[in-house]
Amino acid sequence: MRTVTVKTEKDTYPVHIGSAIIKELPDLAKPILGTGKAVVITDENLFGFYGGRLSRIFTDSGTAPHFIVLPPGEEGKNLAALSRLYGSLADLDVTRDDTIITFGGGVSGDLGGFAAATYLRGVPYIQVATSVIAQVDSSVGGKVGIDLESGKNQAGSFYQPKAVIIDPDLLRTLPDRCRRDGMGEVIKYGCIRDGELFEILEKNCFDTLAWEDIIFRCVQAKADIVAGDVFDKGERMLLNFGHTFGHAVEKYYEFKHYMHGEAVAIGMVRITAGTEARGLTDAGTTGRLKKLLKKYGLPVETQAADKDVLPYVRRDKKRRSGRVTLAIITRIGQGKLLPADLSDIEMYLQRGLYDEFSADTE
Ligand SMILES: NC(=O)c1ccc[n+]([C@@H]2O[C@H](COP(=O)([O-])OP(=O)(O)OC[C@H]3O[C@@H](n4cnc5c(N)ncnc54)[C@H](O)[C@@H]3O)[C@@H](O)[C@H]2O)c1
Ligand SMILES: O=C(O)C(=O)C[C@@H](O)[C@H](O)[C@H](O)COP(=O)(O)O
Ligand SMILES: [Zn+2]
Repeated sequence: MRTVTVKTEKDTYPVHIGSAIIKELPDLAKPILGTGKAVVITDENLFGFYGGRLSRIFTDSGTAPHFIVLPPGEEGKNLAALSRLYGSLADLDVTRDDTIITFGGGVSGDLGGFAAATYLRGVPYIQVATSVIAQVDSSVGGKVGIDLESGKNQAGSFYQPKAVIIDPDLLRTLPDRCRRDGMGEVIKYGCIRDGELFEILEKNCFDTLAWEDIIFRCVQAKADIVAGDVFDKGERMLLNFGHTFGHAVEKYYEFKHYMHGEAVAIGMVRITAGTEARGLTDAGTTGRLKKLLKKYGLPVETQAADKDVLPYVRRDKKRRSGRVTLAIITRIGQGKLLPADLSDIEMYLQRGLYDEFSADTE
C-alpha cells in the first residue's frame, strides 16, 4: 500500500492506494469511526457488486454498516437526490459522531460528499473510490456538489474527507465505457503537469499500463495542487483544463449523452486548438492530444452546434465580474492560467479553430 498525504491549512488526510486494500477498510476507517455508526452511500450497481462483501468485512470487524443506495449516474447528481439522501440520513438518525463512507465513482463521491458537508452542518466522511475518475481525481481534494438546472456542479462546497481509500482491483468490474471515460482525466494530468505521464500513455495501451502507478502519479499531482490552493483561487484552476467547454456540453445534453471524461476530452481539444491558433501553445500540440484521446477511445468533437453549447460556457465558476480564467496548456506537460474577457471565450472555443488545428500527427 502507498499513501499520499493531502495537507491543507485546515485538514490533513491520507490517500491509501493499493491492490486488495478494500479488505482493510474497517481497520483504516476505525480511527475515524470511533464508536459511531458507519453509513455507506453507494449506487445500485456498486451495491450489486460489492454490497455483500462490504457488509461481511465490516460485520467481521464488529460494526454492521448501514447502506444508502442511490440510482447510478450523473442524471441523479441533483437536488432531488440530495433531498432524498437527507431523508435517509435522518431515518438512520445520523449524528455528527457517525461517519459517512461514500463508496463509488465521482457521482457517489460528489453527491454523498455534499450531503456529508451539509447534513447537520457537517458529518465526517471517507471516500472509497471505485471508478477510474474517482481513483485518479474526484475522491481527492474535497470538491463536492451537485448539478443544478443552471449547470454542472453549480451548488457545492469544499469539504475534505478524513481519508481516501483506492483499491485498483475494484476497477475489474468497471464497464469499458467508464474505464475509457476515466482516461479523459488521466490525460488531463499529463497535459497540465506531467509530460512523462503523457508519454507513458502514448507508449502503452490499456493492457500494458501499470495502473497503480498511474493512479499514484495523478493523486500525488492533485494532492500537491490542492495543498497550495484548496479553494480554487489560483493553481487549482488548472485542474479545470478542458472543463469550461466540457461542462457546457454535458449540460447541453442534460447529462444524458456524454460522461464527464468524454466531455472533458472534447473540451481539452477545443481550448487547445483555440490557443494553438493564437500562438499560445506549441504547434502540433492539438494534433498530438487528439491522437492520444482517440487511442483511449475518447471522443474529440461533438455534434452539438456552438450556438447551443457556448451559452452554458458563461456559467463557468472561474468567472469573476466580466472576466474568466481559462485553463490552457502551452505545451504537453505545462498548464497555464490565462485571464480573458468573458466575451473572448467564444473566440477561443469556436469549432472553426478545432477544424483547422486538429489534424492528427503521425
Ligand atoms: N470532485 C471532483 O474533484 C471531481 C473530479 C472529477 C470528476 N468529478 C465528477 O465525477 C463524476 C464522474 O465520475 P464517474 O465517472 O466515476 O461517475 P459515476 O460515479 O457515475 O460512475 C460511473 C459508472 O460506473 C459505475 N461504477 C463505478 N465504479 C464501479 C466499479 N468498480 N464496478 C462497476 N461499476 C462501477 C457506476 O455505478 C456508474 O454507473 C462527474 O459527476 C464529475 O463531475 C468530480
Ligand atoms: O478538483 C478540482 O479542482 C477539479 O477541477 C477537478 C475536476 O476534474 C472536476 O471535474 C471538478 O469537479 C470540476 O470542478 P468545478 O469547480 O469546475 O465544478
Ligand atoms: Zn473533471
